[in-house]
Parts: sequence; C-alpha cells; structure tokens
Amino acid sequence: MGEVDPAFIQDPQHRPKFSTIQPEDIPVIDLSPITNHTLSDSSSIENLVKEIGSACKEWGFFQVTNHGVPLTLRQNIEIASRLFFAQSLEEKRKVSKSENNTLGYHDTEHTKNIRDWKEVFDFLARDPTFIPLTSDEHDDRLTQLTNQSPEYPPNFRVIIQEYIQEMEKLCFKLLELIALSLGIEANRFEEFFIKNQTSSIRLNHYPPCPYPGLALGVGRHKDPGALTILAQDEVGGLEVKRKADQEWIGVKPTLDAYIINVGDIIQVWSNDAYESVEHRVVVNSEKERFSIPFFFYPAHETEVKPLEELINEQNPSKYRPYKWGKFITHRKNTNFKNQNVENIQIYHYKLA
Ligand SMILES: O=C(O)CCC(=O)C(=O)O
Ligand SMILES: [Fe+2]
Repeated sequence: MGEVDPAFIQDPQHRPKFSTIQPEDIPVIDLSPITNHTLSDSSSIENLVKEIGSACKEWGFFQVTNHGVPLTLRQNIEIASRLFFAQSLEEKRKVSKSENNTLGYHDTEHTKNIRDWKEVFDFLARDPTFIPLTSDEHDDRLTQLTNQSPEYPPNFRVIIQEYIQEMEKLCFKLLELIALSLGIEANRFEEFFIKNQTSSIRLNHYPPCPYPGLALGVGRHKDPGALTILAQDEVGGLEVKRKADQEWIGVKPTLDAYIINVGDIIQVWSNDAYESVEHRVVVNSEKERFSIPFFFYPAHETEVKPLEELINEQNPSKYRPYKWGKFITHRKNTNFKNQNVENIQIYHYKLA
C-alpha cells in the first residue's frame, strides 16, 4: 500500500476521534442454555431469548460466549490467516480476485468511495455459488462463483471449510433465537438458507497505518446480509455507532467470544423492529490487526420483505420487496472503485 495516498483519506467528519468516550460494552450474552442442552430448562431459554431481543433492539450488536464453536478451529483459521498474509504480495496475488472471479485476495476495496486500509481474502461457503450476472432486474442470467485456494499454508481449504461449518451452525441457532424474540416460529428463517445460500467468509488483515487519524481500516457501513459473526483478535479497532446517542463506541476484544451483528436483511424482515447498525474499523500506527467475519447470506432468489406475521394495519410494511441476488450483485460491482455516487443501500427500498 502506498504512502499518503489521497484515495484513503476520509472526509474530516468521518475521521476517527480517538476521543475520551467511555467505552460502554456492547451486551455479552452467554449461549450455554442452548449449547448445553442437558442443563437448560425452559426458563433459561426464555431469558436468553429476551436478552437477544433487547440486544438486537438496543444495539444491533452483541458478543456471545459459550457458543459451542471449538476453540481449536478458530485458532487454526487465525494461524492460517496470519501465514497467508505474511507472504509476499506476489504470492498473494497468485490467488487475486479478478474481473471474472470475485473471490480470493484483494487490497483495493472501497467503502463509501474511500479506499479501506486493509487486505482481504474472500471464500464462499458453497462452492460453486450462483448469483445474478447483472443487477438489471430484467436480466435472468446467473454467474457461477468459485473459490480460489492458496497453496500456502497447507490445508488452507480444509481449515476454512471446517470453520465455516461451525459458523453456519451458530448462525442457525442465533436466527432461531432472533425469530423467537420476534414472536415467530423458531425455524421461520431456515428456508432462505437451506438451498443455495450465498454466504461467505472473509479474512481481514489491517496493516499498521502511518496516518491512522486520516484513514480507516473499513469505512462506516452496515452489513447487507442477515447476520455477521465476527472473530476479532486482541488488538481492537472495531467501532459501533451507539443507537442511544450516535457516538462511536469501541468493541473491546473478549477472548474466545464472537461479535454478532444484525444485517440489513433482518432489519427488513423485522420491519425495523431490529436495525442494522453502522460500524467501522480504526487502524493504528504500530500494530497490525486481523479479523474474520462470516457473512450469512440467503439464496440469491430470496425476495426480501417484511414478514407477514409482523405487519398489519397499524404496522404496515416499511419496505418494498427486493431480490437479494440483485442487491448483492449491485454491491459487488460498485465496491472496487471510486464512483462518486453512493452505492446501493437498504434505505433505497424504504417506503415513504
Ligand atoms: O474487522 C472488523 O472488525 C470488522 C470488519 C467488517 O465490518 C466487515 O468486513 O464488514
Ligand atoms: Fe461490517
């Protein structure tokens, strides 16, 4: 990455403040009532559902502990990620994203048209995955996406696949809890993911940055999918916009916990009962940072709209329906260059 390259410079109002805001911890939720079936009774599950409901409503972000994902799998993928990024740019570019293949290594992603101070490796949960070829709603053609596998570190593909399986299991459990907290059937969301889900995992590496007051690792954004499960290392840098006062709050690294955030799709399904929350990543001049988000995305043909059970005359639908595949194709096509126009956002589907 270059020295002071203007592509990375945030507008003054979006630069990190490194200020004195007291970090208030986002909620930490103990999932043992569902991971430890023999011990749990219905009242502990009811309490858990309530906790999840208030965390989704008040924060849109929370951490989970006792989540059932084996620590060794997380350690394996964290080590693999470090080994992969420690290679020369030339090696990493052997598995570069290209015009025809959006998976693999890249370091030029833009968020809101400003370049992010990061390099990433993207990998699909389903190989192959089908998404629309173009975002034109009249164009029915699909494109097939497939994974790239680096030669180094060895077993990269197996390590990442084992980890993805655990992420999916956790997502299904969390979606059940979220459904219950909205007062609907526990398995209400399952159908959107059983066939043709478009989920993916990303390895993020944020190198030390010589001007951390001007650039961001990832600019402010909301995640477009249903849920994100994030593993962050001990360095810290993720900030969440607190709903109560719109201040940026740092998310303290917690050993072996996962950070969960509600994405735009849950916002729409719940008809705004739960909202996706803006977040960003600040970088620092000394330490590199690694993180691994898993993005839980439904099948491309999913029509996203508020659930019928949650709308009525008093609470009419707040969104026009949209096709998930078209949305994500539009996003993918606009994330890699400065376009001087805003790319697609969920509020574009909001009914007045
Ligand atoms: O690295 C992080 O902590 C968050 C990354 C993120 O928000 C994203 O990739 O969508
Ligand atoms: Fe994100």
